[in-house]
Amino acid sequence: MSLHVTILPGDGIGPEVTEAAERVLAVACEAAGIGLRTDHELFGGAAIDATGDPFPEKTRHACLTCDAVLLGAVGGPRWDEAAKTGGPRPEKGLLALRSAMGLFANLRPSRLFPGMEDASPLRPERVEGTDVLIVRELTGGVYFGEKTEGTEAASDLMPYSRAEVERVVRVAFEAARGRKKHLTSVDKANVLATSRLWRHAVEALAPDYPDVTVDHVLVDAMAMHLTTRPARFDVVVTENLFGDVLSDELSAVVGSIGLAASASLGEPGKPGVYEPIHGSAPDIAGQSAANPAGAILSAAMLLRHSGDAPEAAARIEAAVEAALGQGLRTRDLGGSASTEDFTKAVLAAL
Ligand SMILES: NC(=O)C1=CN([C@@H]2O[C@H](COP(=O)(O)OP(=O)(O)OC[C@H]3O[C@@H](n4cnc5c(N)ncnc54)[C@H](O)[C@@H]3O)[C@@H](O)[C@H]2O)C=CC1
Ligand SMILES: CC(C)CC(=O)C(=O)O
Ligand SMILES: [Mg+2]
Repeated sequence: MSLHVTILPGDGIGPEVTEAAERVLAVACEAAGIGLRTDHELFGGAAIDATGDPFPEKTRHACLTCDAVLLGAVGGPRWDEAAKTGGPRPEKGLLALRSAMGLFANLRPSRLFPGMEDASPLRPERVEGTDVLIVRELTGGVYFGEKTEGTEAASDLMPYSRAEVERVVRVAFEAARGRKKHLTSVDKANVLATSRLWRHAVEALAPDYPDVTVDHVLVDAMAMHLTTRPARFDVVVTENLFGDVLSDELSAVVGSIGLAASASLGEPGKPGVYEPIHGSAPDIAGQSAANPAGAILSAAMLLRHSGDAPEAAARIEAAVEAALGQGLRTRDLGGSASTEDFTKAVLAAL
């Protein structure tokens, strides 16, 4: 068995955390007898600097022809500033990548790792037992709808088709089947037409999954529930923008955004993209202060979903747990361990 992985380090802490994840992935693959080939491609702000385009053709080709993509993060103040006078945005490259690869389902798991209660802003009894998978729709909604730009008026349309909703909701129902068999669909159906379509589609699919219980929660209340009783949820399915926001919130509830991994998946058999959920963190870039756990755990998700190697994935996850269990904490978790300290501890545990 062999894996060809395209690595897109991107900007800010992106290269720091993908370097850590690549080292861990290499050791895990070697131990599992999986041949690993990696190629690095330009993406985001780094690609704008080199080519003028955040998602150059060479990168697109590499992503579409490999087995899986491991991505860091894109963006930063320098390109935000240039965008004010018409420069390209790194984030546009990310949306183009997701669209080109058909990555409609973004899996964002968040669980409380053993011994991490102290890193949560919640009291231990409130956060205990939290293990939630957010399934975020990733190629539709307001991030992709028609826009009008302006300094006096602007608009972002939020279109969804029934088919777009159904395909991601099915992914969520299937995921729930393999977990605690409960699905929470999050929307704003008291206000938004797209949310009423969403709720209708979920209700119409529910009879196909009689073993899964379903409830519907409005997104504003959901933001509150995640900070008061997160452990009551199992799988949560929601549209693109709501999923983006709620997953950052939940990551902090169980410790830190630096721990949160993701898998972005399309049709079965097609390459997925694996990336931590955080951004390029310009405030800590270049200081070896980034927590690489989210990127390392994304490499584990890569092995599980694109590498068909669940045991190798579980070994990486156990190694991250072991490093955290030794009390090793990067700055986001209140400690002083460097990116390298944490990576070495994971490699040692592997
Ligand atoms: N997938 C991607 O490439 C994403 C890119 N972005 C971009 O990233 C840039 C920065 O955005 P922000 O809003 O600051 O979000 P961010 O996620 O980069 O950072 C938010 C806060 O969390 C901290 N943080 C994030 N990841 C961390 C890690 N691994 N270890 C320790 N601390 C960590 C940062 O230091 C910062 O204080 C922007 O240009 C934004 O557009 C934002 C989100 C996702
Ligand atoms: C940078 C955005 C395009 C998306 C985002 O924040 C995310 O996917 O987490
Ligand atoms: Mg985000």
